[in-house]
Amino acid sequence: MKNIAIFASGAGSNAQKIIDHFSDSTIARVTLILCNKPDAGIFRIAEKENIPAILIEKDPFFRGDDYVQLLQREQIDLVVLAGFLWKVPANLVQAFANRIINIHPALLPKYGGKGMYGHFVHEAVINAGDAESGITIHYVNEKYDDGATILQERCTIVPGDTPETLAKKVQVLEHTWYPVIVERLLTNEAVSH
Ligand SMILES: Nc1nc2c(c(=O)[nH]1)N[C@@H](CN(C=O)c1ccc(C(=O)N[C@@H](CCC(=O)O)C(=O)O)cc1)CN2
Ligand SMILES: NCC(=O)N[C@@H]1O[C@H](COP(=O)([O-])[O-])[C@@H](O)[C@H]1O
Repeated sequence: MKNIAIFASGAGSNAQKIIDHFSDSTIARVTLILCNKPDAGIFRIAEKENIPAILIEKDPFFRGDDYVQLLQREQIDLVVLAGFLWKVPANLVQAFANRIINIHPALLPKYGGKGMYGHFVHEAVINAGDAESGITIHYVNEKYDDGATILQERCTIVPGDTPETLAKKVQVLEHTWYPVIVERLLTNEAVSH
C-alpha cells in the first residue's frame, strides 16, 4: 500500500477527487494533507475524511528539514501538489526526487511561472485569444512549472468563453486525469494514453 501526501492551498477539489479515487483501493491511500493557508477548504475535507492535516509554517518550510523529515517519517511515496501556492524548496525536491508531481491549469510551457496560478492563468489564456487550453501534469523540480511533463490534455476555447467558463472546462480535465495519473505512477504503468 503506497502512501500519498497532498499539498494544497485552496478549496481542495482535486484533493477530494484523489481521496475518492483511492477510497477503497489496495494500491494507495492519502495519508497526509499539508496546507499553508489556515482558512483553506482543504482542512474541512481532511476533517471529513479523517486524514491528518498539517498547517505549514513558513520559516521551517523554507529554512529547515522539518517537513522533509516528516514526510520520510510518514513513509510518503508520492507527494501530490494540488493547488499549492508556494514554491517547494530545493531540499524537499531533492529528498523526493521524481516523487513530487503538480497539476497546472494550462498547456505548459505557456502560462507558467511566478504569478501564474488559478484565475490568473485562465485570464491570460482568454486575453491571448488562444483556441485551446488544458492541463499539464508534471514532475516538480526547483523552478516553477519547469519539470518534465507527464501528461497534457486539451480543451477547446469557443467565442464567448470567459476565464470562469474556461476554468470549469479545465477543472473537468483535472478531476478526470489527476487521480488516474497518480495511480499509474504508483503502479509503474505507462502514463500516456
Ligand atoms: N519547486 C516547485 N514548487 C512548486 C511548483 C513547481 O513547479 N516547482 N508548482 C507550484 C504550482 N504552481 C503552478 O502550477 C504555482 C503556484 C504558485 C505560484 C506563485 O506565483 N505563487 C506566489 C505566491 C502565492 C501565494 O502565496 O498566495 C509567489 O510565489 O509569489 C506559481 C506557480 C507549486 N510549487
Ligand atoms: N499554478 C498552480 C495552479 O494554478 N493550480 C490550480 O489550482 C487549482 C486548485 O483547485 P482545488 O483547490 O479545487 O484543487 C487547480 O485548478 C490547479 O490546477
